[in-house]
This record gives sequence, structure tokens and C-alpha cells, in this order.
Amino acid sequence: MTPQLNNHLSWLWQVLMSNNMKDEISLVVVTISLIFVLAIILSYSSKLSNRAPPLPPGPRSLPILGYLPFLRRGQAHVQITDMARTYGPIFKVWMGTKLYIAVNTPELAKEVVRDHGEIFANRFAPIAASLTTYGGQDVVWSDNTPTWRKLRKLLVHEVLSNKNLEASRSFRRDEVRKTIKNVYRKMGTAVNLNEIAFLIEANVLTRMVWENSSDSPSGVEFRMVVSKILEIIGRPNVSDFIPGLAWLDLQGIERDITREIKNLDRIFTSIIDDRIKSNSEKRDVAVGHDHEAEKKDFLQILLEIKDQKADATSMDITNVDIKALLTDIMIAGTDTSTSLIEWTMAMIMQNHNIMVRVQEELTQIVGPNNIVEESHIPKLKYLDATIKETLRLHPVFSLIPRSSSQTCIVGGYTIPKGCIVILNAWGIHRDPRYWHNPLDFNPERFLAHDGMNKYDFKGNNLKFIPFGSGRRLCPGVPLAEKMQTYILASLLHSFEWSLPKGEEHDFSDTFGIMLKKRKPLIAIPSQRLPNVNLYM
Ligand code: HEM
Repeated sequence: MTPQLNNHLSWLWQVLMSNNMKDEISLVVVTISLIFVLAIILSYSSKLSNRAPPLPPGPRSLPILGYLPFLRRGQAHVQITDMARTYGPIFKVWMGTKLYIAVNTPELAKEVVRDHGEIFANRFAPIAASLTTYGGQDVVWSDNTPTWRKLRKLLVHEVLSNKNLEASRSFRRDEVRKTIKNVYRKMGTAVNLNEIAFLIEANVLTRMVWENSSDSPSGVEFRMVVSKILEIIGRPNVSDFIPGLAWLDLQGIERDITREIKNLDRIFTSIIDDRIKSNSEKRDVAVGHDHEAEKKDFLQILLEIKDQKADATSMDITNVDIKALLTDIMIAGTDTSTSLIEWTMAMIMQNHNIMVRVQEELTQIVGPNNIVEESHIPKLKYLDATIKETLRLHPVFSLIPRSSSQTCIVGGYTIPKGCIVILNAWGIHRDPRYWHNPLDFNPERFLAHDGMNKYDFKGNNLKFIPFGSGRRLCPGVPLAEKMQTYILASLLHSFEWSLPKGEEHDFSDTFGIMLKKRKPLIAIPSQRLPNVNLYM
């Protein structure tokens, strides 16, 4: 009870006991006072029991700018992990006028993605990303809306289904063979593995997206636009942190992205128009032609679903939906996989014993007189463990952003509606409480024991979340798994790799939207397989 309340009660007690209090007016006054005091006591105690828990702790920050001036450029993942040691496993930090909440343990991550999965199924789209995806009308950046659910369902069940991934196997094979041939020509010279990985990923995805377009614009132009968009989205933008300044576009990011989006939209529009035209021409002339037997690219699959919309069971999709989905596949699929391939090659090259084991496995499963095929992938267990160990130490999405659609409680603290929650995958993956000798590169920890594999890419175990977890888990997992293992296996089976003379490995990283190697991996390939025909 507060001192004020105590004073009130003792005053009333004295009045009641006083000899002068004889008349009825006094009695009424005392009764009213009593009721009044009781009401205060009741409301005070109910307020105490209803009081929401506080916001998580966090550093002091400046008005308007928040913690922005103290951010270490390109090192947000390291800084957030360091701050968790000071402020605890869940803490808040103001970035400009936006409230961010960092979640740094698997237990708290579980509360976010599982226990409150529906509430944290929103995203916060940076301006550049939102503009690229037709106002966030896509899968990656849209909030948990009916449009998002429709497009995600379409992407997972129609576009990236096992059947379609199987049907597009030959596109991936062609592009990987082309790359091996190109690298073969450059043997003995220094090659940039980042460029090689980006080119092969972008080519594979472009083929899968619209292989059948007879007169589509050059893939080179498309790759350049995608690469520029990725670079612009990765730039930290003051307008995202202080929306009040967005109209000034201080860094020119909105201007730059708008220019690139116009290019992207022009390319998409012309491809879609051409395809619609050629589909109708084909329908007119090809009597008895078996369309079903044709391998279909993603554009064809989506256009066919769009054409079937009259059928009550199919989904109603628009050209904008199609463009947004294709953009997602290209944007979400290229840089992520490129970065993973580069990191994995760097880690394997630095650890000679691991390189030897990976190549021994390839020799045993594929054979020295064969090239790698996708059918070998499920048997390459050690390579799979090596990729997982790379993603543990260098998760491409180190800080996974979600946003809350309602105020709720996590870890005993209030998380307000609309704030941005960051799942710190980088910190969780390196936490000694969950990983033995976490800084050692040791693929063994991902090998199955007693036939049981403790970790998958589906985020079932929240100690390991390179592809996220829960409702917004990366839908590209089946494709990424196929592509990354196939490409890495092919590069490592066909060639020996070494650093240029006098060079040393540099594992420094930089964080934009993704975590990348600061310096590209430059390496020298040499012939590994005895038969030259395997490179043609
Ligand atoms: C190494 C490769 C990749 C990595 C590490 C990766 C990682 C991630 C992560 C961490 C998320 C956020 C998940 C969450 O919020 O819980 C995500 C979302 C997403 N990824 Fe991937 N990804 C990769 C490749 C791909 C590919 C190849 C595609 C496309 C075919 C793709 C499409 C998407 C999409 C559409 C989303 C948004 C899902 C949603 O918000 O509902 N990703 N990815």
C-alpha cells in the first residue's frame, strides 16, 4: 500500500472515532469517503495485476537517430551478438525511429516462430525491396496477407514441386556442364569463384524461369539488372530507419532502384507477352502435339495456372503476381546460393584434410571416369555435412527479420505490434552453450549418428536455422539443396583448387541484407580427372 493511501485511511479512522461526529451529514460524508477510498484501492490493485511486462532491456539511444550512429558498418551481426552479452538474450535497440528486438537463443526463437508463429509471420520490407516487388506484393516481403498465402502456396506446391524440379533437371545439367567447360579453359590461371558461382546460379535460374522463350531478351542484360538490384537492396537506407526523411531520398536509393525496376519490368513484360503470343500460335497449329511431354519452365507453369482460373479449383493470378514471383526466385535464389558456394569452397580449401575427404567421397560415389549427376547427390553425405557446417559458421541470412502483427510477450517482455524482430542466426550458430568448440570448422558434427540426423534445413531444430523456420521458412530449400550440392560436387570432382602463390585466405565478412565474403575468393583450378572428354 502506498503512503498516500495509508494517510487517507488513518484520517478516516480518526474522523469516525471523533466525538463530534454525531449528525447524519457527517455519516454520509464518511460513507462516501469510504467508498471512494475502497474504489481507489481496488483500481490500484487491479492495475498492478494487469500491468504489462516491460519492453526488453537495451542500450540508451539518441532521439530520432536511435542507435544508428553507433552501428559498426557491415558488422551488425557481430555487434548484435556482442550486445546480447551485455543486455541479455532478448534486447531492444532503436534504429532511427524503428524499434528492433534481437532474439539470441534457440528457446526464444522457438517462442517467436512456433509459439507465436502467426503473430510473427509479418515482414518489414525496406523501401528498395518493396519497390522491386510491386509494393511488397510478393512472397519474400509481403506481410501475412491472403495474397502472400496464395503466392506462397503457388510457389511451394506448383512451381517448386518435386515434379517440376525433376522436369527442370536438364536445364541445371546443361548449365553446370557449360561452367565446367569454361573453367577447364582457364585452368592454371586465377579465377574469381564468386563470379563463377553467380554466373552459374543466375544461368540455371534463368533457364528454369523462362527457358522456352524463343525471342526473350538477352540473359546477360537480365543478369546485370538482377545483380544491380541486389546491390541496391543491400545498401543500408536512412529512409528505412527514419521514414519521416523518406521523401528526401538522401542516398538516392529510391531513384536508383526505380530505374532498375523499370528495366526489369520491361524485360518481364516482353517475355510474358511473347510467351502468351507463342502459346496461342502453338495452340492454333499443333494438332496432336503432346504439350504435356514438353519440359515446362516456371513461366509456362504460371501462365497455364492463370489460364485455368475459370476453373473454380484453380488460383486466380495476375501478370503482376507472375512478375513478383519470378523476381522473388531470381533475387532470393542467386546471391544466397552464390555466397554459400563461395564460402564452402573457401572453407574446404583452407582445411586440406576436409578437401581430401570430400574428394575421396566423390571418387567413391561418382568415380574418376564419370561426371557428377544429380542422382549422386543423396549419397554425398560428407559434402552435405560440409555445406551444413559452412552455413552454421557463415549463415547467408545472419539476421532473419520478422515483424509482429500484434503486441505479445516473448521471454517475459512485451514485444509491441509492428516492431522488427531479428532472429540472430549468426549468434545462435556460434554460441558455445549449444555448439561444442563453435569456432572450429568440423563437418563431423552434421554426420548422422545411429541413422539419425539431428539437423535439417527445415528449421526443426532451432539451434540451426540457415533457412529460417516456421511459417516463413525458405520455400527454396529443395531447389537450393539440389543446386548447391550439384554445383559444388561438380567443381570439386573435376578440379583441384589452390590459392595463387603468396596469397592467404581472407575470411572477413560484410553484412548488408546478406552476409558475404568481403573479398572474393580467387583460386587456381587444375585438372583432376584423367579423361579430357569429361570436360567437353
Ligand atoms: C543457399 C541458399 C538460400 C538460403 C541460405 C536461403 C535462406 C533464406 C532465409 C533465411 C529466409 C527467411 C526465412 C524465415 O523468415 O524464416 C528465406 C526466405 C525465402 N527464400 Fe530463401 N534461401 C536460399 C535460396 C533460395 C532459393 C534458391 C529460392 C527460390 C527459388 C529462395 C526463395 C525464398 C523466398 C521466396 C523466401 C521468402 C519466404 C517467405 O517469406 O514466405 N531462397 N531464404
